[in-house]
Amino acid sequence: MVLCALRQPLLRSSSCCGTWTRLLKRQTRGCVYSSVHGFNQEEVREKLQAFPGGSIDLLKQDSGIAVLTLNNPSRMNAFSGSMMVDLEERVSELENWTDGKGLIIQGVAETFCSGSDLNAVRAISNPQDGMKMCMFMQNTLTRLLRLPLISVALVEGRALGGGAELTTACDFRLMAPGSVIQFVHKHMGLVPGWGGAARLVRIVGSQNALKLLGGAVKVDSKLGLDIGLADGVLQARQEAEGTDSPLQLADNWLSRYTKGPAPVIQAVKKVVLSGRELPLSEALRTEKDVFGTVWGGPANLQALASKSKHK
Ligand SMILES: CCC(=O)SCCNC(=O)CCNC(=O)[C@H](O)C(C)(C)COP(=O)(O)OP(=O)(O)OC[C@H]1O[C@@H](n2cnc3c(N)ncnc32)[C@H](O)[C@@H]1OP(=O)(O)O
Repeated sequence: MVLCALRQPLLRSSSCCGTWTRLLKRQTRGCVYSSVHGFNQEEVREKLQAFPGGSIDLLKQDSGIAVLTLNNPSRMNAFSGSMMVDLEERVSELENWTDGKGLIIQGVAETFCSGSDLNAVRAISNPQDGMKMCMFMQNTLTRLLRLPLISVALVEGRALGGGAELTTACDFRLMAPGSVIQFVHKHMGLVPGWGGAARLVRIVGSQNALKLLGGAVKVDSKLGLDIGLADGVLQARQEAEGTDSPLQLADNWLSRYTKGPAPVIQAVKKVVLSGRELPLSEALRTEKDVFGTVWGGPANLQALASKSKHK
């Protein structure tokens, strides 16, 4: 369990901090909602399965970089209910991937994701079911962001609504030429509910987040880079033979951050994650605990023996 690796040291070291310990104990596997909040994961899964279509496919590569693919091309990769359940299952699988270092999330058919499947949304438009779906997706996307893998959303075509929210559950976003990230929620009479607003504020700041949500602004790659929503832009693909596909380009881009042994790369993600999410004193204690997992470890001893110079 990925978060356990982060959480157990936290629980050990924070016994003096009652509130924080209680908060963490309430979380199950890095989830935001549990039975304490009246959330019954199995019941929601069953409801969501009633809206089938598409799939979420996972390929774990020997390089330690996995590729998660949204596959619902006839609906521009919109999230059906069963795809929401699929995503939760794939995240569980990744939480248990000890050799993992990186993750790329992409959509098929040269587009990322057009948000929730509007057919499912219409069927569950009552407030109770909407809340349940919202809690389910918040839990899943929070666990996705908390994976000890360095993750990147490869945005081709459009990332709309929930699709835009999904991009914020990755550490990085790479945009293909002509791609757009758009929080269209306002046009649907909504605000983000999958945690996308909270994460967006942390990525681009509250001023930019307010503009993007309030104006349902179309963020192209230039604007994305300007405001820090995009971390890179892929080159336009030449139709010539031998040109790398967007996925290959994303893999190359990510591999500069995932080069090295899995325990070290996972430790990198954990210290950044704790710095991102925890109050400073807790983040510092977590950093110490994570440091303890690599200090004197095989990679550390090998580096010391090789007298490496960092020129
Ligand atoms: C969490 C809350 C949210 O996610 S709210 C946001 C929900 N998403 C949306 O409102 C997007 C609605 N769709 C669109 O704006 C357009 O379809 C976009 C994505 C711009 C594509 O336009 P265009 O290239 O002209 O293709 P199109 O409209 O013919 O679509 C192709 C087929 O895909 C379908 N599709 C698309 N998006 C969804 C969706 N979210 N849910 C269900 N179906 C979707 C279209 O209906 C269309 O299907 P069909 O070919 O008419 O059978």
